[in-house]
Amino acid sequence: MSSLEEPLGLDKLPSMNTIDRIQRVDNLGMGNCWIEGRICSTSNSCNEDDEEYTAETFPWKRQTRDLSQDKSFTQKTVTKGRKSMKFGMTDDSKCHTKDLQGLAYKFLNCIPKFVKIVEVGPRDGLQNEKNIVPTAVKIELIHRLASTGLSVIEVTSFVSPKWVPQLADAKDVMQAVNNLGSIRMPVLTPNLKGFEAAVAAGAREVAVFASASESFSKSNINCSIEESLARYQAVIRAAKQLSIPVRGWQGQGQIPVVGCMKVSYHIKGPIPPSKVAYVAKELHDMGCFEISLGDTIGVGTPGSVVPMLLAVMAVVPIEKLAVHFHDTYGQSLPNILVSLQMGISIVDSSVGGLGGCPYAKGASGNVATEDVVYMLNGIGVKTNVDIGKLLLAGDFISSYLERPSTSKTAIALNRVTTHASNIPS
Ligand SMILES: CC(C)(COP(=O)([O-])OP(=O)([O-])OC[C@H]1O[C@@H](n2cnc3c(N)ncnc32)[C@H](O)[C@@H]1OP(=O)([O-])[O-])[C@@H](O)C(=O)NCCC(=O)NCCSC(=O)C[C@@](C)(O)CC(=O)[O-]
Repeated sequence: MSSLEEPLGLDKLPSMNTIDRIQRVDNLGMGNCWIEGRICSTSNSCNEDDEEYTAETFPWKRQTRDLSQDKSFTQKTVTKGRKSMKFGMTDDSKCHTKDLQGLAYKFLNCIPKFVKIVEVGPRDGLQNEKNIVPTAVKIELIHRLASTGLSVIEVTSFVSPKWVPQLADAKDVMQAVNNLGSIRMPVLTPNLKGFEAAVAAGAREVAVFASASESFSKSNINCSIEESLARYQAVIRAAKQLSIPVRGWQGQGQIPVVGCMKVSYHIKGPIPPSKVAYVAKELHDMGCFEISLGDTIGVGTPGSVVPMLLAVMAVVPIEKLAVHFHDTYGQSLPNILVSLQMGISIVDSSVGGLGGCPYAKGASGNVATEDVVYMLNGIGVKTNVDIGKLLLAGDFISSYLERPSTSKTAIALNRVTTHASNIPS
């Protein structure tokens, strides 16, 4: 990979003793004011005449307080062209190398060394397509995804074809991909009928999906939360008899915390984290080996993810929890990062950012697998996923759908390919 294609990681950061803080004032009327880094001398004091501006940002040090009001703050303004930069430093901030290193590692050290990615594109991604994708294209996509190193791929749903006609070919898809060796391929089964059909088609792992929102449960699976839990008890009992693992889905986990009223009429008011925890615990107690917490319409932010995870982690072991974010407000990556910092090591994502739930108005695509892998590579977390092959799988389905991928990484790297033809194929 060329340097353009590689994520800027921790190892690429300048040494900590070069970090200082600059408060930059944008004179172009944008009203922006933020703290960024620049090179200062290694003697722990900044050379205020040094106008070299590196434009590197250090998010963990970002501040918005008005430093000019701080007595210990000295500042100087430098004018460069049409812009002026105000910069300075506090007496207590003279590049405390150890403190800064400690701070960086405090944020990144708690992140698991390996993250398991659950690819949901062929199921969650394609269930929402307006035009039904041919079975052969789905099968080809699954094969391409399997070649990337992904260890779990959700391949389809055994749901009512009247409800989700896009996945009416579940049996054919399942039968065609049964030979993919050790890759786990869970399929969604909302009831015993779906479970039996999945097993007959060769499924070795199933997933059930409950909601913490009464109204979403009704619109998605036509029953109340309690009725769904009772249904799943039957599915899980049947699965146990056949030694089939069951993954538990919990949709709508964080929706209520922010802005639900404007995005969906069927979600009435906030759902407290305790309700999410209740449903997660029920699924866990029934025997689900993994519980994926889904922000189905993607309105959550780290501010709502943290309390939700804290509530769930109190009742379900953290190693059994996965997170599932949609990117409606561009919050998926920060939500994933904060989840990892809390110890989560399983992340759902969808190639090319495909997806959305047909029964959750306003739900946009999932976080793109390419973007997740790129970020994880950048912070040194292993996934065993080959990003080059992943990009090719994303290109394949985007070309078929005749629309560009929503993955920022795919867009950026495709630009690199177009301009420099240097992505390995
Ligand atoms: C649950 C039901 C079936 C209830 O639907 P219902 O209409 O209440 O059920 P029913 O028992 O009255 O059956 C109605 C008809 O469907 C048939 N049927 C019944 N079950 C099945 C089955 N398993 N497979 C095939 N057919 C089935 C059944 O045989 C009958 O056929 P008919 O007699 O009219 O010809 C329906 O509501 C349904 O299929 N819902 C699926 C909705 C769905 O797939 N939503 C998307 C997945 S959730 C999601 O994407 C969110 C998630 C997980 O990704 C997390 C996140 O994003 O945050």
